[in-house]
Amino acid sequence: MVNATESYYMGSREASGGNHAVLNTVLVVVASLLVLEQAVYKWKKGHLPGPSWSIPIIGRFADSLNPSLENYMSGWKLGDLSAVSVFNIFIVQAAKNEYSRKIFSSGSYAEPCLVASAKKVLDPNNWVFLNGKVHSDYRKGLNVLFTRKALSSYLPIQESIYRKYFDQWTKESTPKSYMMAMRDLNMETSLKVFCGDYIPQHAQDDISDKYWLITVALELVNFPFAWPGTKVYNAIKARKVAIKWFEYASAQSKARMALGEEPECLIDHWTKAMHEAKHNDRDDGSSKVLRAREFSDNEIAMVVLSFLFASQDAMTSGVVYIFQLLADNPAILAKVREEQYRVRGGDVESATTLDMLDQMTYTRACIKESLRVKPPVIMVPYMTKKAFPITKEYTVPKGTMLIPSIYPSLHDPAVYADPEAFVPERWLANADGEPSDAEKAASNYLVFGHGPHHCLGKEYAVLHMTALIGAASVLMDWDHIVTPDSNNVQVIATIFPKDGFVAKFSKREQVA
Ligand code: HEM
Repeated sequence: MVNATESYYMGSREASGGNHAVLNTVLVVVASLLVLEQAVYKWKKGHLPGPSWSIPIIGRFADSLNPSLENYMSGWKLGDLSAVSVFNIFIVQAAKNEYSRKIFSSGSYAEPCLVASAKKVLDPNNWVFLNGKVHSDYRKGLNVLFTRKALSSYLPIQESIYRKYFDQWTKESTPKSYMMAMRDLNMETSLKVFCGDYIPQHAQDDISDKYWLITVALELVNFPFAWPGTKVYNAIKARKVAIKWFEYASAQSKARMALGEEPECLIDHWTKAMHEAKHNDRDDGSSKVLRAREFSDNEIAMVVLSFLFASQDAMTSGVVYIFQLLADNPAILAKVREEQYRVRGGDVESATTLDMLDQMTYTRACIKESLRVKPPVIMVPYMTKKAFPITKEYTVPKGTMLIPSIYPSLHDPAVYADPEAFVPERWLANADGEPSDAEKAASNYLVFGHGPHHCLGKEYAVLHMTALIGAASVLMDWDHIVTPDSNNVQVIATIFPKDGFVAKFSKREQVA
């Protein structure tokens, strides 16, 4: 007979034996998965340089939490193509110009991949997620936004905002970091150039403040659900407010352009072109697309949102660095000023025109060089949609994050002698008008990407920076307060000086 106490102990012995068996099974399964993870990583990596094993589960997650230029550089130094894994996402980086361009133009194998939260934050129906023919047709409809006529109508808007900010900056009594102030200048310029006066000032201020919620929600890794209180939830709310106002601007613009009025902002140029295409008053590359489809207020609103998203950080990075590089190179700034006084006929109050900007060869060379030395975007993540035979020896597996880099092409000593130096002269034609070697090596200049998704706003971006720095050089003096972090780079999607560019601006004495 087994009494109750013995039965209890025997039962608990059996239960503990059972628990051990479950534990052993779990351990075997986990160990097998970990071995499998390593085997899959090794198989995908093939002969590529990179860590020979992946940190279990998280991979190189710590590096992606605190991205730094130094980390990227050490990756690029590993080889023309190299491999790494983050959270089981297999990543291949291309350092060599030839491979970066191949990825950028490989529409049938790879497409741009934004961070996981982007679809929720920007709206899954946003045109930025299109690819292939439907994407290139959509883009054709947008060409009307950056014609010479359109660009010259944006200039007076831009200039009035520059002067307003210069006034504020020169009134500051002590030096401060100008990164956020320059972001505000860019945001106000973008909103006014894109939407004109359709959106009241209080709403523009609100959008500008709320847009920050969108920026901070586009992190590499985010809480997976858009629950109240999360960054993604706040960003979706911010997007809805902005979209409501952009739709309103589009509806107002359509009504005004139908009355035959002159376009005053980017949305006007779009709705005017649509109106003309519909009534057969227009015959250019975009007319066919614009005749075939009418863009709704919501579509126009989402394009404006995508422009803010694509431009804000990159423009701010570009503007911060050109101010810093010119302050650090007074001889170059003096040459910019000499050109500005000459082109403006000594009249610093004269309105900048597109013809004047065409004559600002040296100032434009400075912008081109600044974007080369400190490219706002150092790489762009793409994702393979099928196996991609990138070289004879290596095929990138489907589902790989494939990253064409931009920075190494722009710092290649074989193309740009002394690549870290800021030398605008390298872009100037020789005495016979022949393009310089740097200009001839156009395939290395990947600042704005390459291929079907290359930057749609690049002409506008360069004009904005040229007009801004041209006006700044004749209206202001500025001192860069150099700190130990001025030449260190922080990567917040785009790149910035670690100290945010500490400076002091003052009004410039005008020579009689
Ligand atoms: C200095 C400023 C800027 C830089 C460095 C920059 C850089 C880039 C880069 C590297 C890409 C990815 C290209 C690719 O994958 O091949 C891109 C795409 C894009 N950019 Fe810019 N950008 C700037 C300003 C702007 C501005 C001002 C706008 C709009 C007004 C704009 C609109 C876009 C759009 C819409 C795309 C996506 C195009 C597509 O997918 O078809 N960007 N930009």
